[in-house]
Amino acid sequence: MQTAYPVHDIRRLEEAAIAADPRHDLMQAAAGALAAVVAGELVERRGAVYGARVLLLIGGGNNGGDALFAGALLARRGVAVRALPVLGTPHPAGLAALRRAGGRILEPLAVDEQAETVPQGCDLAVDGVLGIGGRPGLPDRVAAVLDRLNDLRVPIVAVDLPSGVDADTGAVPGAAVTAAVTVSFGAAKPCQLIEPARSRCGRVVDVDLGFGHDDRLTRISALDEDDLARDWPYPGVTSSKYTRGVVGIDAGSDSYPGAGILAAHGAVYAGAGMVRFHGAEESRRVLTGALPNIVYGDGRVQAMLYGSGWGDRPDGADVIAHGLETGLPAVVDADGLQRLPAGGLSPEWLITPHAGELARLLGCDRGEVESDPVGAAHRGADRTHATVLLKGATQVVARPGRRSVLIAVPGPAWTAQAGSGDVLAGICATLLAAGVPAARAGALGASLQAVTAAEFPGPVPPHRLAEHAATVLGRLGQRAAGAADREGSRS
Ligand SMILES: NC(=O)C1=CN([C@@H]2O[C@H](COP(=O)(O)OP(=O)(O)OC[C@H]3O[C@@H](n4cnc5c(N)ncnc54)[C@H](OP(=O)(O)O)[C@@H]3O)[C@@H](O)[C@H]2O)[C@@H](O)CC1
Ligand SMILES: [K+]
Repeated sequence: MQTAYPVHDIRRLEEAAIAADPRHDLMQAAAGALAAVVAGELVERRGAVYGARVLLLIGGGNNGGDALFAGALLARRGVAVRALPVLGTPHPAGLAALRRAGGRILEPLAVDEQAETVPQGCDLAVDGVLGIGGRPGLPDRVAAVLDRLNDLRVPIVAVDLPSGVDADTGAVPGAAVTAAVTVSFGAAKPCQLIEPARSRCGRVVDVDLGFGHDDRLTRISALDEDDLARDWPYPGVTSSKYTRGVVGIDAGSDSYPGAGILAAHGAVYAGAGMVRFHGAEESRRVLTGALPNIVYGDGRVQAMLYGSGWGDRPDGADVIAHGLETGLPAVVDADGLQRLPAGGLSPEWLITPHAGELARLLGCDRGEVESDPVGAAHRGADRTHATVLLKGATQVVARPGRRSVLIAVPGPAWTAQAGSGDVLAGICATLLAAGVPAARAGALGASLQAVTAAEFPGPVPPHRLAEHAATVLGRLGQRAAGAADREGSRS
């Protein structure tokens, strides 16, 4: 699990670290780590540090200061370092250090000439334009320099974060750096975990600056495959179909029978103890042949799924309202999302909108949701009083009244297809039925789907993906058992 903090919390951590040890010079520590990463890249890419040519892009804040001090260290190792001030007034002490070490400061040129300043034969560029003090987007003259570097195929090492991205939301609304490597100081920023900024970071090197922890911080925690393997509710030797969980599925309609079938596939292959299908007649006919283990009619269930493929079902709102009265946890997906009770749901319920559906719930534009998925998921949770799994390039789980969020393991773009959401809803309902709390169920379900999809080289229909999830779970279960054994033999 990797945890990022919003910029205002990183500033608090920074202040606390300085107060705890005023003699610890954070900028020198950052610059030393940055120089070491750049040196490693130079060795990797051209065999040696000595004799390399490095261009520093310098902004007017401490991000540029980091780059200048790192440049000074590199110059002392025989690197030809040139600094190009592109924004504001460069850090004075950093400039002086670079000059003393033999680096050159290029004249900030006129707007249309700046791109020409990029020297031919440059081995690597360091992006010290903007860090956590930056607003998203870069002026045209900086974008022109980046285009030139791109044309010359010069790799960029970003200082703290790629300049131009929105550090807190992960949005990339204008020109921004695309880094080969990002050297991130003190704590991870949300842009390292949220698309599209995440893809701009390249390889991320986290540099420990001795920041402490604080329970008041907002945490943006991204699951990895180890978390998925460890936290999945595998059955034990004493498990029964009831401890594994009985999932009730009320999904599909005569117009959209496939949604019910796909949701049932998701539930069965994610390991439900039993699946009880309450959906449309049309779905039942196919399901009986495809999954003969499904049962029909009323009876005990431990979690419900409502809404996938309902279309304009007239009694949908009543079905959800009745479900809420039972006190059982549930997933509400797709068409069910337009039929939520005015009084809201419960945090034990998981709603699974994509950006368009959440925008409709919030009465805003889809673009607003996509440009700040974490903020939008929070608003969705507060508005509906339910736990929200916002689907998309970055899948975010938010709980009502809480600022911290979970982010699922990222998956390949191929999962964005009709039917994926139905399968995912079935997987999540299975987790609820097994007793997993709603937030974890959303994050684990979305992660399982992503990890499964990553095992296919190209497009795969959602029902095949659901089937393969069972194989992935088997492998993850063995890995978790192995990790637990190793842990046990150590203690
Ligand atoms: N946190 C830590 O523990 C540590 C932090 N450290 C480092 O400090 C960095 C943060 O430094 P920082 O606060 O000086 O801000 P930074 O991002 O350099 O730039 C702000 C300047 O840019 C300007 N500006 C902003 N947006 C703009 C735009 N779109 N277009 C044009 N201009 C824009 C803005 O000017 P304004 O326009 O607001 O007057 C201001 O002058 C951090 O990322 C890390 O690298 C390490 O040294 C040690 C440990
Ligand atoms: K930067």
